[in-house]
Amino acid sequence: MYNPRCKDLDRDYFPSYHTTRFQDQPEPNLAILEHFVRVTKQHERDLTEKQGITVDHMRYGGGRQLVDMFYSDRTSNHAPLFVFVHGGYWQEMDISTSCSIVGPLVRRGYRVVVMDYNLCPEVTLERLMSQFTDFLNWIFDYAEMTNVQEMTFAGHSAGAHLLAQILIRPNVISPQRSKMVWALVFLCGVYDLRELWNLESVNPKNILGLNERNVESVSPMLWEYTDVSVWNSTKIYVVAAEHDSITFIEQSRHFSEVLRKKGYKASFTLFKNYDHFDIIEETAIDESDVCRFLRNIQIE
Ligand SMILES: N[C@@H](CC(=O)c1ccccc1NC=O)C(=O)O
Repeated sequence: MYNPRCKDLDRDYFPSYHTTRFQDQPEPNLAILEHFVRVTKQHERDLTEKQGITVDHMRYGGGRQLVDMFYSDRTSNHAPLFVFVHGGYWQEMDISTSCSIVGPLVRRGYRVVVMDYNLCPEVTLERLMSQFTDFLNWIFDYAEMTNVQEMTFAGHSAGAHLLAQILIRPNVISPQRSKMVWALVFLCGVYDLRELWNLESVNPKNILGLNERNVESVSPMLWEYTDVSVWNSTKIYVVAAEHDSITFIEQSRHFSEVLRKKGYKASFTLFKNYDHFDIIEETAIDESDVCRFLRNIQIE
Protein backbone atom coordinates (compact mmCIF):
# COMPACT_ATOMS: atom_id res chain seq x y z
CA MET A 1 0.00 0.00 0.00
CA TYR A 2 1.27 3.45 -0.85
CA ASN A 3 -0.67 4.92 2.06
CA PRO A 4 -0.65 2.37 4.91
CA ARG A 5 -3.16 4.47 6.86
CA CYS A 6 -5.61 4.68 4.00
CA LYS A 7 -9.15 3.66 4.91
CA ASP A 8 -10.80 4.45 1.62
CA LEU A 9 -8.86 3.59 -1.51
CA ASP A 10 -11.65 4.83 -3.78
CA ARG A 11 -11.13 8.23 -2.24
CA ASP A 12 -7.33 8.16 -2.30
CA TYR A 13 -7.39 7.36 -6.00
CA PHE A 14 -9.86 10.13 -6.84
CA PRO A 15 -7.84 13.35 -7.18
CA SER A 16 -10.79 15.74 -6.99
CA TYR A 17 -11.51 14.72 -3.37
CA HIS A 18 -8.18 16.11 -2.21
CA THR A 19 -8.32 19.72 -3.27
CA THR A 20 -8.53 22.42 -0.63
CA ARG A 21 -10.28 24.76 -3.05
CA PHE A 22 -14.05 25.17 -3.49
CA GLN A 23 -14.76 24.10 0.09
CA ASP A 24 -17.73 26.49 0.21
CA GLN A 25 -19.45 24.49 -2.56
CA PRO A 26 -21.85 21.64 -1.72
CA GLU A 27 -19.65 19.18 -3.66
CA PRO A 28 -16.12 20.58 -3.95
CA ASN A 29 -14.96 17.59 -6.00
CA LEU A 30 -17.51 18.31 -8.72
CA ALA A 31 -16.88 22.05 -8.54
CA ILE A 32 -13.17 21.63 -9.07
CA LEU A 33 -13.58 19.42 -12.12
CA GLU A 34 -16.09 21.82 -13.61
CA HIS A 35 -13.67 24.65 -12.95
CA PHE A 36 -10.78 22.71 -14.48
CA VAL A 37 -12.72 22.03 -17.67
CA ARG A 38 -13.95 25.64 -17.95
CA VAL A 39 -10.54 27.24 -17.33
CA THR A 40 -8.55 24.91 -19.53
CA LYS A 41 -11.01 25.23 -22.42
CA GLN A 42 -10.67 29.01 -22.16
CA HIS A 43 -6.88 28.64 -22.27
CA GLU A 44 -7.20 26.65 -25.48
CA ARG A 45 -9.40 29.29 -27.14
CA ASP A 46 -7.12 32.14 -26.02
CA LEU A 47 -4.11 30.70 -27.81
CA THR A 48 -5.41 31.36 -31.28
CA GLU A 49 -7.92 34.13 -30.49
CA LYS A 50 -5.79 36.32 -28.20
CA GLN A 51 -2.16 35.22 -28.22
CA GLY A 52 -1.40 35.10 -31.94
CA ILE A 53 -0.49 31.42 -31.81
CA THR A 54 -1.08 29.19 -34.82
CA VAL A 55 -2.21 25.57 -34.65
CA ASP A 56 -1.80 22.78 -37.19
CA HIS A 57 -4.19 19.86 -36.79
CA MET A 58 -2.62 16.49 -37.57
CA ARG A 59 -3.28 12.85 -36.79
CA TYR A 60 -1.17 9.77 -36.04
CA GLY A 61 -3.98 7.23 -36.43
CA GLY A 62 -7.75 6.74 -36.50
CA GLY A 63 -10.42 7.98 -34.10
CA ARG A 64 -9.09 10.34 -31.47
CA GLN A 65 -5.43 9.82 -32.40
CA LEU A 66 -4.96 13.52 -32.98
CA VAL A 67 -2.11 15.96 -32.62
CA ASP A 68 -2.35 19.72 -32.38
CA MET A 69 0.92 21.51 -33.06
CA PHE A 70 1.28 25.09 -31.80
CA TYR A 71 3.78 27.77 -32.85
CA SER A 72 4.02 31.46 -33.59
CA ASP A 73 5.64 33.54 -36.32
CA ARG A 74 8.70 33.76 -34.07
CA THR A 75 9.11 29.97 -33.77
CA SER A 76 12.25 28.87 -35.60
CA ASN A 77 12.17 25.99 -38.11
CA HIS A 78 14.23 23.74 -35.87
CA ALA A 79 12.65 24.87 -32.62
CA PRO A 80 12.79 22.36 -29.76
CA LEU A 81 9.63 20.31 -29.40
CA PHE A 82 7.62 20.10 -26.19
CA VAL A 83 5.09 17.27 -26.11
CA PHE A 84 2.21 17.16 -23.61
CA VAL A 85 0.16 14.06 -22.73
CA HIS A 86 -3.08 14.80 -20.88
CA GLY A 87 -4.67 12.90 -18.00
CA GLY A 88 -8.23 11.87 -17.15
CA TYR A 89 -7.81 8.26 -15.99
CA TRP A 90 -7.58 7.06 -19.62
CA GLN A 91 -11.33 7.69 -19.95
CA GLU A 92 -11.95 11.44 -20.07
CA MET A 93 -10.56 14.81 -21.22
CA ASP A 94 -9.19 15.68 -24.66
CA ILE A 95 -7.09 18.28 -26.47
CA SER A 96 -9.56 21.07 -25.69
CA THR A 97 -8.81 20.72 -21.94
CA SER A 98 -5.08 20.14 -22.39
CA CYS A 99 -3.56 23.27 -23.91
CA SER A 100 -2.88 25.35 -20.80
CA ILE A 101 0.82 24.57 -21.02
CA VAL A 102 1.14 25.85 -24.60
CA GLY A 103 1.30 29.67 -24.40
CA PRO A 104 4.30 30.19 -22.09
CA LEU A 105 6.31 27.52 -23.89
CA VAL A 106 5.62 28.94 -27.37
CA ARG A 107 6.70 32.33 -26.01
CA ARG A 108 9.96 30.67 -24.92
CA GLY A 109 10.64 29.38 -28.42
CA TYR A 110 9.15 25.89 -28.34
CA ARG A 111 6.94 24.22 -30.88
CA VAL A 112 4.36 22.56 -28.62
CA VAL A 113 2.56 19.33 -29.39
CA VAL A 114 -0.62 18.40 -27.54
CA MET A 115 -1.71 14.88 -28.34
CA ASP A 116 -4.99 13.05 -27.93
CA TYR A 117 -5.71 9.35 -27.74
CA ASN A 118 -8.55 6.87 -27.95
CA LEU A 119 -10.23 6.50 -24.58
CA CYS A 120 -11.42 3.51 -22.59
CA PRO A 121 -13.78 1.69 -22.98
CA GLU A 122 -13.57 2.21 -26.73
CA VAL A 123 -10.11 0.69 -26.39
CA THR A 124 -8.73 -1.33 -23.48
CA LEU A 125 -5.88 0.20 -21.53
CA GLU A 126 -3.52 -2.33 -23.10
CA ARG A 127 -4.61 -1.27 -26.57
CA LEU A 128 -4.37 2.41 -25.64
CA MET A 129 -0.80 1.84 -24.47
CA SER A 130 0.12 0.18 -27.72
CA GLN A 131 -1.46 3.08 -29.62
CA PHE A 132 0.61 5.45 -27.49
CA THR A 133 3.78 3.78 -28.72
CA ASP A 134 2.47 4.40 -32.26
CA PHE A 135 2.31 8.05 -31.32
CA LEU A 136 5.88 7.98 -30.00
CA ASN A 137 7.06 6.54 -33.27
CA TRP A 138 5.08 9.17 -35.19
CA ILE A 139 6.44 12.11 -33.23
CA PHE A 140 10.06 10.93 -33.49
CA ASP A 141 9.58 10.44 -37.24
CA TYR A 142 8.26 13.99 -37.39
CA ALA A 143 11.21 15.30 -35.35
CA GLU A 144 13.71 13.54 -37.59
CA MET A 145 12.02 14.73 -40.77
CA THR A 146 12.04 18.34 -39.60
CA ASN A 147 15.53 18.26 -38.08
CA VAL A 148 14.43 18.84 -34.52
CA GLN A 149 17.43 18.42 -32.20
CA GLU A 150 15.79 18.58 -28.80
CA MET A 151 12.56 17.27 -27.31
CA THR A 152 10.90 17.41 -23.91
CA PHE A 153 7.90 15.30 -22.93
CA ALA A 154 5.49 15.97 -20.09
CA GLY A 155 2.53 13.87 -18.98
CA HIS A 156 -0.11 14.60 -16.37
CA SER A 157 -1.72 11.91 -14.23
CA ALA A 158 -2.84 9.10 -16.56
CA GLY A 159 -0.77 10.88 -19.23
CA ALA A 160 2.33 10.50 -17.05
CA HIS A 161 1.55 6.79 -16.80
CA LEU A 162 1.34 6.54 -20.61
CA LEU A 163 4.54 8.53 -21.07
CA ALA A 164 6.57 6.07 -18.95
CA GLN A 165 6.52 3.71 -21.93
CA ILE A 166 9.05 5.92 -23.69
CA LEU A 167 11.70 4.32 -21.42
CA ILE A 168 10.96 0.71 -22.37
CA ARG A 169 10.39 0.77 -26.11
CA PRO A 170 13.85 0.34 -27.67
CA ASN A 171 12.22 -0.84 -30.92
CA VAL A 172 10.63 2.59 -31.32
CA ILE A 173 13.14 4.74 -29.44
CA SER A 174 16.64 4.02 -30.75
CA PRO A 175 19.63 5.24 -28.71
CA GLN A 176 19.90 8.09 -31.21
CA ARG A 177 16.30 9.06 -30.49
CA SER A 178 16.69 8.92 -26.72
CA LYS A 179 19.66 11.29 -27.02
CA MET A 180 17.27 13.89 -28.48
CA VAL A 181 15.15 13.82 -25.34
CA TRP A 182 16.27 16.57 -23.05
CA ALA A 183 13.79 15.93 -20.25
CA LEU A 184 10.82 13.82 -19.20
CA VAL A 185 8.37 15.42 -16.79
CA PHE A 186 5.97 13.15 -14.92
CA LEU A 187 3.29 15.26 -13.23
CA CYS A 188 1.02 13.75 -10.57
CA GLY A 189 0.92 10.31 -12.17
CA VAL A 190 0.10 6.77 -11.08
CA TYR A 191 2.64 4.08 -11.89
CA ASP A 192 1.37 1.01 -10.06
CA LEU A 193 -2.18 0.05 -11.05
CA ARG A 194 -2.57 -2.94 -8.73
CA GLU A 195 -4.57 -0.99 -6.15
CA LEU A 196 -6.76 0.96 -8.50
CA TRP A 197 -7.81 -1.46 -11.19
CA ASN A 198 -10.65 -2.95 -9.17
CA LEU A 199 -11.94 0.30 -7.70
CA GLU A 200 -15.39 1.14 -8.99
CA SER A 201 -14.59 4.89 -8.82
CA VAL A 202 -11.59 4.66 -11.14
CA ASN A 203 -12.49 1.69 -13.27
CA PRO A 204 -16.29 1.40 -13.40
CA LYS A 205 -17.43 -1.91 -14.87
CA ASN A 206 -13.74 -2.55 -15.61
CA ILE A 207 -13.76 -0.25 -18.64
CA LEU A 208 -9.96 -0.36 -18.59
CA GLY A 209 -10.11 -4.09 -19.32
CA LEU A 210 -7.68 -5.08 -16.55
CA ASN A 211 -7.35 -8.28 -14.56
CA GLU A 212 -5.00 -9.91 -12.02
CA ARG A 213 -2.85 -11.17 -14.88
CA ASN A 214 -2.32 -8.06 -17.03
CA VAL A 215 -2.30 -5.39 -14.33
CA GLU A 216 1.42 -5.84 -13.66
CA SER A 217 2.38 -5.43 -17.29
CA VAL A 218 0.61 -2.04 -17.40
CA SER A 219 2.34 -0.82 -14.21
CA PRO A 220 5.54 1.19 -14.89
CA MET A 221 6.56 0.80 -11.25
CA LEU A 222 7.06 -2.93 -11.89
CA TRP A 223 8.86 -2.84 -15.24
CA GLU A 224 12.39 -4.13 -15.80
CA TYR A 225 14.06 -1.10 -17.48
CA THR A 226 17.04 -2.59 -19.25
CA ASP A 227 18.45 0.01 -21.68
CA VAL A 228 19.12 2.62 -19.03
CA SER A 229 22.46 3.91 -20.29
CA VAL A 230 20.99 5.30 -23.54
CA TRP A 231 19.03 7.74 -21.35
CA ASN A 232 22.07 9.23 -19.61
CA SER A 233 21.60 12.62 -21.24
CA THR A 234 17.89 12.82 -20.28
CA LYS A 235 16.76 14.40 -17.03
CA ILE A 236 13.68 12.87 -15.45
CA TYR A 237 11.48 14.96 -13.17
CA VAL A 238 8.83 13.16 -11.15
CA VAL A 239 6.49 15.71 -9.61
CA ALA A 240 3.57 15.44 -7.18
CA ALA A 241 1.25 18.12 -5.82
CA GLU A 242 0.98 18.88 -2.10
CA HIS A 243 -2.81 18.60 -2.24
CA ASP A 244 -2.85 15.27 -3.99
CA SER A 245 -3.69 12.21 -1.85
CA ILE A 246 -0.91 10.53 0.12
CA THR A 247 -1.28 7.57 -2.20
CA PHE A 248 -0.62 9.74 -5.26
CA ILE A 249 2.32 11.50 -3.62
CA GLU A 250 3.88 8.20 -2.52
CA GLN A 251 3.36 6.64 -5.95
CA SER A 252 5.42 9.47 -7.44
CA ARG A 253 8.09 9.36 -4.77
CA HIS A 254 8.39 5.60 -5.18
CA PHE A 255 8.52 5.81 -8.96
CA SER A 256 11.35 8.35 -8.81
CA GLU A 257 13.24 6.00 -6.47
CA VAL A 258 12.69 3.01 -8.78
CA LEU A 259 14.05 5.02 -11.70
CA ARG A 260 17.00 6.33 -9.72
CA LYS A 261 17.93 2.84 -8.52
CA LYS A 262 17.87 1.63 -12.10
CA GLY A 263 20.37 4.35 -12.97
CA TYR A 264 18.24 7.09 -14.52
CA LYS A 265 18.83 10.73 -13.65
CA ALA A 266 15.52 11.06 -11.84
CA SER A 267 14.45 13.52 -9.17
CA PHE A 268 11.32 13.89 -7.08
CA THR A 269 9.69 17.27 -6.38
CA LEU A 270 6.66 17.92 -4.20
CA PHE A 271 4.99 21.09 -5.39
CA LYS A 272 3.75 23.18 -2.48
CA ASN A 273 0.29 24.74 -2.60
CA TYR A 274 -0.81 22.95 -5.77
CA ASP A 275 -3.49 20.31 -6.22
CA HIS A 276 -3.96 17.82 -9.02
CA PHE A 277 -5.73 20.38 -11.18
CA ASP A 278 -4.25 23.83 -10.64
CA ILE A 279 -0.80 22.42 -11.30
CA ILE A 280 -2.07 22.18 -14.89
CA GLU A 281 -4.25 25.31 -14.87
CA GLU A 282 -1.26 27.41 -13.79
CA THR A 283 0.99 26.18 -16.59
CA ALA A 284 -0.82 28.91 -18.56
CA ILE A 285 0.58 31.66 -16.31
CA ASP A 286 4.13 32.72 -17.22
CA GLU A 287 5.04 33.68 -13.65
CA SER A 288 3.54 30.69 -11.81
CA ASP A 289 5.76 28.28 -9.85
CA VAL A 290 5.00 25.44 -12.22
CA CYS A 291 5.95 27.54 -15.27
CA ARG A 292 9.13 28.66 -13.60
CA PHE A 293 9.91 25.02 -12.90
CA LEU A 294 9.38 24.06 -16.56
CA ARG A 295 11.60 26.95 -17.64
CA ASN A 296 14.38 25.98 -15.26
CA ILE A 297 14.49 22.49 -16.73
CA GLN A 298 15.99 24.00 -19.82
CA ILE A 299 18.82 25.84 -18.13
CA GLU A 300 19.80 23.46 -15.34
N1 LIG B 1 -12.78 11.89 -12.21
C1 LIG B 1 -11.52 12.20 -11.66
C2 LIG B 1 -10.83 13.14 -12.63
C3 LIG B 1 -9.44 12.79 -12.89
O1 LIG B 1 -8.96 11.82 -12.39
C4 LIG B 1 -8.65 13.65 -13.78
C5 LIG B 1 -9.23 14.72 -14.43
C6 LIG B 1 -8.48 15.55 -15.24
C7 LIG B 1 -7.15 15.31 -15.42
C8 LIG B 1 -6.54 14.23 -14.79
C9 LIG B 1 -7.30 13.40 -13.96
N2 LIG B 1 -6.75 12.33 -13.31
C10 LIG B 1 -5.94 11.37 -13.79
O2 LIG B 1 -5.68 11.09 -14.95
C11 LIG B 1 -11.66 12.92 -10.32
O3 LIG B 1 -12.77 13.36 -10.02
O4 LIG B 1 -10.70 13.04 -9.58
